[in-house]
Amino acid sequence: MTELLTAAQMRAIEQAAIESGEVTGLELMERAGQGVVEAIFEEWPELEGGDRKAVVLCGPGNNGGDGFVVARLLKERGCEVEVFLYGDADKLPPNAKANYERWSETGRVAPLSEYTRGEGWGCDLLVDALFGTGLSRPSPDLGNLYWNMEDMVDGFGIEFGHKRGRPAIVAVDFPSGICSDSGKEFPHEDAHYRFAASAHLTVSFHQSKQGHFLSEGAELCGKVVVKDIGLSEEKEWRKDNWKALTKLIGRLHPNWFRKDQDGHKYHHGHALVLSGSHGSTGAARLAARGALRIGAGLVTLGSPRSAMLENAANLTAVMLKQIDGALGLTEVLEDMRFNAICLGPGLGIRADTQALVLTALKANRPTVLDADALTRFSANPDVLFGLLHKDCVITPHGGEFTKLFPDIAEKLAAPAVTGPAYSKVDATREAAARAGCVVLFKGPDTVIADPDGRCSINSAQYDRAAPWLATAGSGDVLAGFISGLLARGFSPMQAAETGAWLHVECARKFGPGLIAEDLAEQLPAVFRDLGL
Ligand SMILES: NC(=O)C1=CN([C@@H]2O[C@H](COP(=O)(O)OP(=O)(O)OC[C@H]3O[C@@H](n4cnc5c(N)ncnc54)[C@H](OP(=O)(O)O)[C@@H]3O)[C@@H](O)[C@H]2O)[C@@H](O)CC1
Ligand SMILES: [K+]
Repeated sequence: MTELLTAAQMRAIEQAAIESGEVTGLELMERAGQGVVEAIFEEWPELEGGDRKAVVLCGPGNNGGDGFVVARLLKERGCEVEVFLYGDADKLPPNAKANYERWSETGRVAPLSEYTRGEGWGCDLLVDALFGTGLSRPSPDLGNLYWNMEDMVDGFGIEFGHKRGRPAIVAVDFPSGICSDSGKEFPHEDAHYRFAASAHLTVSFHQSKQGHFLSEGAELCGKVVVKDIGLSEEKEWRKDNWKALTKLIGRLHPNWFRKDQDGHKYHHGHALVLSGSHGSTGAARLAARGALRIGAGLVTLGSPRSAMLENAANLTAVMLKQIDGALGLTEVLEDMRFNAICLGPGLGIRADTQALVLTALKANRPTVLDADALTRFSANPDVLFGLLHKDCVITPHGGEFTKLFPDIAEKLAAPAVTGPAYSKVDATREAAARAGCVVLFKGPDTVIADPDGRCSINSAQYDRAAPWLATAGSGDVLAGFISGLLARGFSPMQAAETGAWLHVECARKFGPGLIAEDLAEQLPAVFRDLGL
């Protein structure tokens, strides 16, 4: 797993390195500029040599400072470079000013308005060094420029060339206009124009930032490349701050997923999934099959009497047990071998759903609550929060989240006015603290948090994009995956992170045309790829 930083964390790491005497701010800026130029030629080798033209747009802070370094280095590599500044050169911070002066020895710096007033793009490469992690408010003056950039990225692809008027666009650290902590744009009144820039390639430094993976961030960055600028690992700083760091969930290590060679089926747990009544049983079966495929030793579907025949006709390896209402569930849970419970998929929002959920929670077993088990508590979420415990995982999508945590959802949906804006990471952490359990807040940027503040993002974006995952029943399979992992003894946070990661891998393995039934069936191939 890698860590995703906030702007304040990045500044703290940078500050610690400068104070320790290991590096100067000017050296970091030089390395940042070098990293951008390296990334440009790695991405587009054809831009080197020949009569290539680059335009570098520099802003009033250190992001602009990186831009002046990029301009100088591009010129050294043979590009014809024009530089435009947004803001007042006299007010640039010291390192940016030093690089402005260095560039000015060889080239001109014109006001940005001169560029935006001109016709066409006039370059093969456009470098956006207007704002990076320091942006903290809307930038309405630039809306028209942003709008044109979006058009360039969306409408024309990267078949660039100044003779055709189509530049490749590279963003330094962030496409300008994005809040680096939340990935949100800062809206302004002129809604006709865009609020943030777009890029084909975004080059960031040291580690990715949260905003590259949240909200509009992932949509606007194009592709993110992270360049090392020689900052050390900062072990001490990390030790003090690990809980506040957000992780990006990465490839699983097969060792902690492997089953014991000599394990009995009960060693791998017994998951109980509750089914809805007749006519709405498919969702629970999807969850149950997911739990079994992911490695629970046994999975039992608990079905009300009315749906026994329907379920029996559709189950083989998953076992079936009649469970009628809360009383029936209490009796079944006397068997302590049921070590994980899954409620919600297709459960219905009838009167007894609430009683079933409360009974399951009182049994104090690892429990996943999804779908109807959550929406049933829309009118009285505090009743649910009162009983959720540390071995629970709740898996709301946006609508379910809003019903359970309306005030948090409102803050998250509010337009960003000042930075750092309230992010999906903030919202999920706050929800987990309130619920007292792990919250998995779904989306292409799924955020998972526990009540202690640990937090991670499972990104189905960039090269892990899996748009086919937005299909009926896919959430039910995820609930099943997590339940199966809980049955196998994974901690709630580990189960949620692992289940979410595998869920996306399964979707990517199958590809377009995916329906929910296909997801769990990809697990064997995904496991093989992992070397299991
Ligand atoms: N940290 C590190 O380790 C390293 C950082 N590096 C680089 O520094 C970047 C961060 O630099 P930064 O902090 O100077 O902020 P930046 O993004 O340039 O913007 C701030 C400026 O914009 C201004 N401003 C803000 N909003 C505005 C608006 N709407 N409209 C107009 N103006 C607005 C704001 O003005 P103020 O709010 O102060 O009035 C201030 O002048 C980072 O992204 C990376 O590229 C690298 O060199 C490597 C090491
Ligand atoms: K930028």
